[in-house]
Order: sequence, then structure tokens, then C-alpha cells
Amino acid sequence: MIRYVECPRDAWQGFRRFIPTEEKVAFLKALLEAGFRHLDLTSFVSPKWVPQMADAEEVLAALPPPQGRTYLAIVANEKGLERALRAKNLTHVGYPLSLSETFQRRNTNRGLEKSWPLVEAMAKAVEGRLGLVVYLSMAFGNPYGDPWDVGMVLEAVARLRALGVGEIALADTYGVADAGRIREVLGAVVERFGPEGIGAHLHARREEAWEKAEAALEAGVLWLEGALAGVGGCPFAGDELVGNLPTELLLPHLEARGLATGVDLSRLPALAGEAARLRALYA
Ligand SMILES: CC(C)C(=O)C(=O)O
Repeated sequence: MIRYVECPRDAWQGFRRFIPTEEKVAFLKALLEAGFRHLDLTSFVSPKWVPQMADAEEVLAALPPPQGRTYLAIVANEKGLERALRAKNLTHVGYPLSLSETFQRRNTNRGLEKSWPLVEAMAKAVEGRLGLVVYLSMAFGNPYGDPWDVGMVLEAVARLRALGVGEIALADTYGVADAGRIREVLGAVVERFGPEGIGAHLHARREEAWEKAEAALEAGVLWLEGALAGVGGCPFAGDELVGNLPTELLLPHLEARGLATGVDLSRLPALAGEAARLRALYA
């Protein structure tokens, strides 16, 4: 079975107006009812930088217990990690680690030299309490002019594995990679480390979304991420937000390839409509 992660956190984080907590919770509950099993749903980050996620604790507490499902929140520093460790219902934290020094500073306000020790500390702190996913951003190229090559990606994955990080998703935060680059990078990673615990968090315009997802699958990846209606993008990446892979487009393709996600496909049009409605109201 493929692991499909729905990312309302990524969808909502750049919205300018605050989505009332009850509306967030209602949407997340609808996702659970439709059969989504893996949600990246909030972040424990400073409300000064991402005011949309100021209600992270309340949102989590209002959800049904995970019961085998994944409820993930992004954390970017020690303070966020402390909040995550105290939060109700959380199962996983996700840490954004970039291959790009420039983006790491833009996104987490700290350079790579200090970010790697944080990953190590995080892996120890969550042990036996929460799962840890490291999102390796700018894994498919570097739009800021920092050095990048496939060897750097392989080296970073090896270093993470040596720190005991089993779950690593390669992220194209800026949406710079084409299908060929995705196949090349993920192919090299899967060839060296196997598909277990290797994910792809891609960003794309709607018309190129399936081609990119397919490239990841061809490379052997069995963990994909996206967001309904293709909403989202990192507000700290650049001027243009390139959205997530649209879930309502991907899941029927996956099902047709025999890769079931457990989601009731008949609910996707209404859920995508709701995601678009939230964007129209709050983006
Ligand atoms: C934190 C990661 C998953 C992210 O949102 C991105 O790189 O787009």
C-alpha cells in the first residue's frame, strides 16, 4: 500500500487570513472520515512568523485519537519541539532540513551548521514518544545559487540515517524539479537506500502534477504527499507559491495503478471543493 500524506498545514500556512479553529477541525475530521490515514496538519512555529498555526494545540486536541493514523506537525526549533512533546494526539514531528544554506536560514532562521546538531538532539528527544520525519528540502536543485548535486543528496540521506532518522522525505519546496530530475534524484536514493522510509514531497503546477508523481513512482518511491485542490507552497521560499500536488488528481491515478490509499475516492470532489472554498475565503 502506498503511503499518501495529505498536507493541510502546507496548504494553509501561507494564507493571510486566519482560518477559525473550528473550520480547520471540521476539514480535518472530514479528511479522516474519507479515510485519509496520514495528515501533516499543523506546525509548532512562532505565531509571529506563521500566525495561521497559532492554534496548533487546540486543533490537535479537537481531533479524534489517531488510532494507528499519523498526525504530524512541523517543528523548526527547540521551542517548537517542546510544544510538540506536550501536545495531545500528535504522533510525528517533521523537521525541515535544507540542502541549501540560504533556504535553511530563510525558513528556520538558523544555518546548517547549527541545524544538523538540532536534528541529532531531536532524534534523541522524540525517541519512544513521537516519530520523526526529516524533510530534506531543495533536494532536487537549488534556486538560490547554492551548490547542489545528487551526491550531496545521497550524503545527506546517509548522514541522517547514521543519526537514526529512518523517515526522510525529499522535498521540492520551490517546485523547480522536472520529471527527469525527480526520476534521477529519487532513483539514486532508492538504489542506494531502498524505498523503505523514503518519501517525495513535490510541488507542481496542476498540469505537470501527475507526470512528477509518476516519475517518483517510477523511481520506486511509495510515499507521496500532496494537498487537495493543489493549495499551498512555502511563504519563505520565494515570491511565487507553487502549490502541492493536487490530491484529487493523484489518488484516482494511484488507484488505477493498483496503489490503494484507503481513501474513499467518491469524497474527493467535495473535499477539493472545500479546500478551494477555504482558499477563496482565507488566502
Ligand atoms: C516542510 C516541507 C514538507 C514543506 O512544506 C516543503 O518543503 O514544501
